[in-house]
Amino acid sequence: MTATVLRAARPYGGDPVDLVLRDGVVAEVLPAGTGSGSVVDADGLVALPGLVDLHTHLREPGREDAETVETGTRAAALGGFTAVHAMANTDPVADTAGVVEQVWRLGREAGHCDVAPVGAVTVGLRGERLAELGAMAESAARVRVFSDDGHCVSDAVLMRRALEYVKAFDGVIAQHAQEPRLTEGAQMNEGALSGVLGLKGWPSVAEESVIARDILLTAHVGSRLHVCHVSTAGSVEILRLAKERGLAVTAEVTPHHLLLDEELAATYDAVYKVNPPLRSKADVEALRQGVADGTIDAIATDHAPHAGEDKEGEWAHALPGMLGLETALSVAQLALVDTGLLDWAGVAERLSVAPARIGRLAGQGRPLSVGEPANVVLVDPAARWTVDPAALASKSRNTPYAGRELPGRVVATFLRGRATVLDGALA
Ligand SMILES: NC(=O)N[C@@H](CC(=O)O)C(=O)O
Ligand SMILES: [Zn+2]
Ligand SMILES: [Zn+2]
Repeated sequence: MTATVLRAARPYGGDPVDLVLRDGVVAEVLPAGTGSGSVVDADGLVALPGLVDLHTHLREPGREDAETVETGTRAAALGGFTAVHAMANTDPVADTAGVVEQVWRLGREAGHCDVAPVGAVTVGLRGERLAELGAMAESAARVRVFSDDGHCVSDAVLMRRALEYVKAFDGVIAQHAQEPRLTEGAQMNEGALSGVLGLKGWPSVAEESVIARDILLTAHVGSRLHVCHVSTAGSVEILRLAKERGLAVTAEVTPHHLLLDEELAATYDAVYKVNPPLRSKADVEALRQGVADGTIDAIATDHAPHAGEDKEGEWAHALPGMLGLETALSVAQLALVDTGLLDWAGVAERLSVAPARIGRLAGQGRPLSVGEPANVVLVDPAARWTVDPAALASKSRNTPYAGRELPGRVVATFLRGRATVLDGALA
C-alpha cells in the first residue's frame, strides 16, 4: 500500500514533521520534507489524534428524518471525528443486542468513522427495570457505555444495580443528571432571567443533587460513573471533590455550554433550547476552568439533530437539543485555546484521548507515534469560517452558530490511514 505523507504537520501544535501513514498505522515520523509517498500539504496545520465523541445522537432507527447513521457520521468525519458513541434514545430504543448491533453495522457500512453504540440502562428508557446490559456488552457491538440519556436514572436502587452490573465487563454508566421532579416542565436555567422571561426554571440543584448521589453510590459499590453534559459551577465543585478522593468518576461538558449562556433564551428562538439548559456566565467560566484543570475529563458534543417542525414555533413546545459535530473543534478552539486555557495537547486529551479511554475504545485516542493506528485530524487554526446551516452535512439545521464566524477549520481526517475528509470536504 502506498504511503500518505502529511507534509510538515505540527503534532499537537509542536514543530513540523512528516507523518507517514502506511498500512493503517503511523509508520514513520520524519524530519519535515523528507517523507516519500502521496503527499498531503499540511504546512501550518495542527495534527491531532482523530476526535472521539462520547455523546452523539444519530437518530437511527426511528427519526431518519432528523439524522441517519450515514449523515451523522459524515458530519462527524467533517468535524474531525474518527469515532462516535451513538446514544440509545432511538425508536426502538437501543436496549437489546439486536438494536445495538444494527446501529454498529450501519456505522461500518457508512465507513465515515467508527460507531460505538451506547446501550440503554433500563428497558425502553422507562426507568423501571434494567435492560440486558450483559447481552449488549457481549454482542458484536461490544457495548461499554450505558445511558438512558434524555432521561435520568433517578431510582437509586436501579442506579446502584446498574453500577454493580457493569463491573463484570468494565462498563460505565453515563448519567443524564436531572432530578425529574425538580425539573417538571422546565424550559430554561432557573434564575432572575427565567422570571423576567416567564419561562419555567431548571434549577442547578436538579443536576448537582443527582451527581452527588451517584458519586456516593459508585463509591459504595466500587464502579465507574460518567456524568453527561455537566452544566453548572456547583457540579464542577462536586466533581473536584470526588476526584480528590480518587473516585472513578469522569465527566463531560458540551462545546455549547463552554460558549453560550442563558441570555440567548431572551430571543425566544428555540434553536437555543437544550437540555441541560444554557446557564449563567459564571457557570460558563467555571466549566472552562474545570476543563482546564482536568476536573472535566472530556468535551462531548451531545449532537442532537431535530427536524424543522420540532424546532419551529413556540419555545415551550420545541424539542431540546442542538447540532454539535461540525463545530465542536472550532468552539473548543474559541473557548479554550484562543483564551489560553488549553494548548493543543490539552485539546487532544479532552476530545480524543479521554473519551476513548472512558468508552474503552480500542485503537482510538492513541498518540501520534510510530506503530499506532493512523487516526488523525489536520486542523488549520488560522482559518476562519462562517457557519451556514444549509452547508452542514447533518440532515438537520439546528445549529446555534448560524451566521457566526468561528476559528479553526478541519482540513483532513484519516481513519486508519484512509482519508475520510480532504480539503475540508468528504473524501
Ligand atoms: N440534549 C438535548 O437537549 N437533547 C437530547 C437528549 C439529551 O442529551 O438529554 C436529544 O436526544 O435530543
Ligand atoms: Zn442528556
Ligand atoms: Zn444527549
